[in-house]
Amino acid sequence: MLRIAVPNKGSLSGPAAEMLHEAGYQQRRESKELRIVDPENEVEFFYLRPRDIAIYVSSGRLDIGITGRDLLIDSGANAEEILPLGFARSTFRYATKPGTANGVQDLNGMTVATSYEGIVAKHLADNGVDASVVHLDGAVETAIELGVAEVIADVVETGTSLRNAGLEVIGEPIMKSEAVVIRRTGADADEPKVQQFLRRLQGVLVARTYVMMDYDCRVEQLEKAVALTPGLESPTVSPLHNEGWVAVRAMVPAKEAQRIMDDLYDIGARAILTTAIHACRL
Ligand SMILES: Nc1ncnc2c1ncn2[C@@H]1O[C@H](COP(=O)(O)OP(=O)(O)OP(=O)(O)O)[C@@H](O)[C@H]1O
Ligand SMILES: O=P(O)(O)OC[C@H]1O[C@H](OP(=O)(O)OP(=O)(O)O)[C@H](O)[C@@H]1O
Ligand SMILES: [Mg+2]
Repeated sequence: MLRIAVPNKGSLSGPAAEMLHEAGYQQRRESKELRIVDPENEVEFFYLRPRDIAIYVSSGRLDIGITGRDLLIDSGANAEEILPLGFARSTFRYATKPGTANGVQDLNGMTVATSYEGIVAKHLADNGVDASVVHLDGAVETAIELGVAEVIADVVETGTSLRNAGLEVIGEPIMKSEAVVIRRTGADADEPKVQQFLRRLQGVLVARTYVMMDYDCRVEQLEKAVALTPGLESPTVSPLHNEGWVAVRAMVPAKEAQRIMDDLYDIGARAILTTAIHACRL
């Protein structure tokens, strides 16, 4: 049975459960459940604090985990990212009251408050900056107002939390993060159950980002049309009953579907349809 760690709280937990559900796995019904078995898929899910997941996976007791890239790196655990999942996207940045500093090079002698001590200590050291780091569990934005630190380093998504606290980001982002699937560093990459799990999640990612496009076009326009809809491997082209016409079918990125439909129409394609993809295996 494959043993998988799933975030039990916070920004990662809802979207992770949703993605697993879309991939056909049973998920817990109550937010207090700490583990469930999905016998049909031969998987056991453990609902753990996102921060702890890399540690469990690195111990080898759990095969796979879903966590944030920032949490993985901050933990220093012996685990590696094997599939980015595209949700819980954020940046990790320094912020201060305006006028305090312009970048990491100005932080010598200052105190930085953060929940991500591992990332911050390494970043300061890599930049040759001698600053103190104070660990706080959350709501780090308030630390400056209350005099605990001159600088914070925290997750920034929309920037609303910083603005509300009267802070502004300084310097370049320390890192970019999103939810990722992790496993113990060097674990067997070809394990069939792990591969099947990854294929299912990849199927969800593709179904979320692509649509299927069908249209008819004249044979003379086929090369131009196919250049607009190259598909993932190559589009399917079938003859139509009316001579001189073909039907084309290809996957296209959902975000570009409307523009592609306009371009196809302009070159004479007709009966252009898009349909959602519910699941797929590439
Ligand atoms: N506002 C946000 N937008 C996008 N991702 C976020 C946001 N806040 C946190 N994250 C991401 O979620 C993960 C943090 O997990 P954590 O459980 O601490 O989330 P949280 O939402 O801060 O929960 P908690 O309220 O329990 O602190 C990190 O990978 C982080 O980058
Ligand atoms: O840029 P924004 O869109 O405002 O998002 C970033 C905020 O979201 C998270 O906070 P969370 O609500 O998880 O509280 P926490 O600080 O207690 O973890 C993060 O720690 C930032 O404070
Ligand atoms: Mg948080």
